[in-house]
Amino acid sequence: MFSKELLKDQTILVTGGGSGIGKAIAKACLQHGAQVIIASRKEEKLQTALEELQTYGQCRYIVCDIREPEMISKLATDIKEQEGKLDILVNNAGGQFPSRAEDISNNGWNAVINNNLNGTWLMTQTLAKTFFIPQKQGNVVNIIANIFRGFPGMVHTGAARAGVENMTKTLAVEWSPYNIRLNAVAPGIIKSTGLEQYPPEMLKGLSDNIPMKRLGTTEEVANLCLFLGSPLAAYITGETIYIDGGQRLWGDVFKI
Ligand SMILES: CCC/C=C/C(=O)SCCNC(=O)CCNC(=O)[C@H](O)C(C)(C)COP(=O)([O-])OP(=O)([O-])OC[C@H]1O[C@@H](n2cnc3c(N)ncnc32)[C@H](O)[C@@H]1OP(=O)([O-])[O-]
Ligand SMILES: NC(=O)C1=CN([C@@H]2O[C@H](COP(=O)(O)OP(=O)(O)OC[C@H]3O[C@@H](n4cnc5c(N)ncnc54)[C@H](OP(=O)(O)O)[C@@H]3O)[C@@H](O)[C@H]2O)C=CC1
Repeated sequence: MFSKELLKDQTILVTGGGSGIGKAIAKACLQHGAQVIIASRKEEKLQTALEELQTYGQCRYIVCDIREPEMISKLATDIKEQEGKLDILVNNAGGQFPSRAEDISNNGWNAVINNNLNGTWLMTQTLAKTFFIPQKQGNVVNIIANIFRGFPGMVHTGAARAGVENMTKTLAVEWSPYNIRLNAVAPGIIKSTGLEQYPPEMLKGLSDNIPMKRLGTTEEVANLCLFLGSPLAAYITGETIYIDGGQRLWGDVFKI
């Protein structure tokens, strides 16, 4: 177990913190002494999550679509006025839809690239310029996906997440003089609200194709983010850590 003070006095923004993996990350950060802001598009989802999260510590939400530069700019101003600083950004918001490559429309491709690559970039650049670079201190954790062998069945998200992984490496070098660390977390298949987006037949028997024979939990992903965000990982930057029960190494991800 980590010390309950691991993230004491840290201000943390978790995008997509109103559900699934993001909510588990927010909860873990609160339980380890941080104050947390969650952000996403749907206020109702954020409000419901907040009611649970604020029982663990100081938490609030901001409605923000990570694809909209003006909303991101307002979010940065809001945090500057309310909290006065930001220590850790967890870029968890994202998602996609399953489709064979030949069936993806131009709009469908752009929607997924916008959400996962452009949105993550816009958030990272704006918050680094507002907080991390002037503070000469910052930490970014990017949630991507299992793209180790490409992403058959979801080429759009595979391309977007590979972009985020490469961006993580580049910025880890460019921004190391500002004492900013950036790392990526690549979950395999995690038992989470996100899986509701997929047809049950697609998910059937998935565990059999994972070396550890089970799906991951949102808490397991949250623990990894906690570690990367904390001083325990002070010499780790530009890295991608897979949390997938060995899935990247063996077996089909899912039937396409
Ligand atoms: C199991 C694997 C492991 C991974 C798990 C996870 O990641 S769990 C996390 C899971 N959580 C999430 O994924 C949550 C977040 N995900 C989302 O919000 C959406 O999936 C989004 C990324 C498409 C953004 O949506 P948006 O509001 O910007 O999109 P929009 O509605 O305006 O449509 C734009 C274009 O996309 C097209 N299109 C959309 N859906 C489908 C479909 N099912 N089928 C086909 N096409 C689809 C749509 O047709 C349109 O093109 P058209 O018809 O004009 O040519
Ligand atoms: N579950 C899994 O097996 C895996 C998940 N992942 C990734 O982990 C992350 C979390 O997934 P999970 O918790 O399972 O799924 P969810 O669908 O529950 O989480 C996605 C979150 O992102 C938010 N979001 C989506 N698009 C935007 C946007 N444009 N702007 C702001 N917020 C947005 C959603 O909130 P709102 O609707 O309010 O905007 C939601 O809270 C996602 O990036 C997902 O792709 C990766 C690999 C596997």
